Amino acid sequence: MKYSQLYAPTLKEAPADSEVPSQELLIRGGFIRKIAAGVYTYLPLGRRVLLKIERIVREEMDRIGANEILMPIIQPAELWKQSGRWDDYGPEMMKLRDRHDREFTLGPTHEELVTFLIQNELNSYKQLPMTLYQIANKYRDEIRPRFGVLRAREFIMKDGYSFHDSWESLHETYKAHRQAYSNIMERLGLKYAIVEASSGAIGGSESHEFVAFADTGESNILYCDCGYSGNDERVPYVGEVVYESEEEKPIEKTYTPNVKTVEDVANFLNVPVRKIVKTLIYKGRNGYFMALVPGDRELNEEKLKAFVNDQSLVFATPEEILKDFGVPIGFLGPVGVKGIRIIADTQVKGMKNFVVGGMEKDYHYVNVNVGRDFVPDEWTDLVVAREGDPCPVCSKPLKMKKGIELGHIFKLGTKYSEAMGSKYMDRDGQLKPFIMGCYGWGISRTMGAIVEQLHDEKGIIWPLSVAPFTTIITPVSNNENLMKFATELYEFLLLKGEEVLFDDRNVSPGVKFSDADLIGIPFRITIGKTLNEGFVEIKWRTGYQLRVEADFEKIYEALNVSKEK
Ligand SMILES: O=C(C[C@@H]1CCCCN1)Cn1cnc2cc(Cl)c(F)cc2c1=O
Ligand SMILES: [Mg+2]
Repeated sequence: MKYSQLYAPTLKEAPADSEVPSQELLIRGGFIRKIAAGVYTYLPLGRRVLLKIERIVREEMDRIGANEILMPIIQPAELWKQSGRWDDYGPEMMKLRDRHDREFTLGPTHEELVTFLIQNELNSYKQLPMTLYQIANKYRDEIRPRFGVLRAREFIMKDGYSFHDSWESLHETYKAHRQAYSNIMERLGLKYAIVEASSGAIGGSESHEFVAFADTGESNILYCDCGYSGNDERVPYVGEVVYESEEEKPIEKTYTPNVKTVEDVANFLNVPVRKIVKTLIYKGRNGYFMALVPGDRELNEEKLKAFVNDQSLVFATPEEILKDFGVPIGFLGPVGVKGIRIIADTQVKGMKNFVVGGMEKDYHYVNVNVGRDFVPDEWTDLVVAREGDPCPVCSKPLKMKKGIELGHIFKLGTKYSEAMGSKYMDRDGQLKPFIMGCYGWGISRTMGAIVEQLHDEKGIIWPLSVAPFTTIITPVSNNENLMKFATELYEFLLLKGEEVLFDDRNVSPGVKFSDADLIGIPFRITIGKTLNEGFVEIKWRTGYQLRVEADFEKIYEALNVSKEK
């Protein structure tokens, strides 16, 4: 490709709203352009990178016998009504109507569609196991799309689904995907971890995430030297309940004018933050309920959703709370409250003489004790595990790293095959629902994650496996014999199958060099004044450079020797 024909509008300045390096560099480098919040166009350089990421994923899927199909992004509402998930995701699911006023969704995922698809095609155990996958756009109406392609509303995902007549068969396919996903991470050149994850809304049991480390990642990975690692959405708190020994003091309703946050209350009452038990009100399909956690801990919504088995849970708004409980947020508490389900984090059980909201504006209760002043309906682990908590496996203190979730694989069980009535005939002639697994990989997110891990102050450092071009030829001027040599070298390398970009623009060498560094081409062959002495210079994007005899074969050889590095 000649640079003069390439559509890659590079920018000197980062766009004002870019928050992370990958967003800034992919926009400045002319890889993507935003058309709306969380909605992007991939320009030629971006498209080339995506196609390379997809090719790696396809090769690893083919290796484990997965069949590529292509399903529609638009899905009939009936499928989601049949599985009962039509309203599970609230506004995150983009719904629309066709000209006949029939309801559809822009597919956020395809469990229902694929399970419906196979119900009359896969009908004998002899045809199992079967894995189908696609690489296509998904739509999830994120409340806060951000970080460019890392959290977009329309994004490209590889989503695969497997169908089995036994759990053993599912375990095998699940294991094969774990290996395939590890291969993908290695081939992408990413540092990553495989972590135990929450199955969240998808139901089913076991699930693992493949997380690329990045300080700007939104996933908090808790890990231990013993080898355990988990997404903090899912890591159980296994610490002992600490039973405080102090005597129970008489409860008091204390005037705390306009003192709302945990910190303010702790300061005002001169007690440690941990002593303030937080009361949070959630709204689910079966109405409101209260969740209680110690003041120094964070409530884990994933654990709460799983405990009450309701993925549509939302935090009650201050207006709803004022309307339905007559109390402003910040003064909520469990004492004297009737008719609402109270779920408390297990650690609260050991606390004595703690503080809760007074269920009245400007009041808090102090010296509250479980049993005497209120009794929760249920106890469970409700906190977000954090650094220093005991490892669930060996109890040593956990460490934390941030990361970007690129892959997520699940053992689903029969949730969808039962819901969609998709069955197969087993060897005894019985009709059985398929046992299923599902396997996702964020293709467009991967492009962002690679840049997060591999960039410097000059721009992107693409690994060879996904670089839009592997080599750029940069004549330092349009001087005739430089251009003659450069053009012939370009033709020679093209014939050799190199993915080479020829910077034939009429711009200064400085612009050529900074653009080559910004868009992150791994090798730059500079054709400069050393040509008169019979040399050209090959420069790695990582900084290493080499003078090579101005001989096409020798240059080609030098390029390929360095690819082994
Ligand atoms: O998608 C999965 C599980 C796996 C991930 C890998 C590929 C197959 N699906 C979980 N999930 C996440 N967000 C969603 C958002 C909406 Cl709006 C929805 F309607 C459904 C889902 C939903 O089901
Ligand atoms: Mg996930």
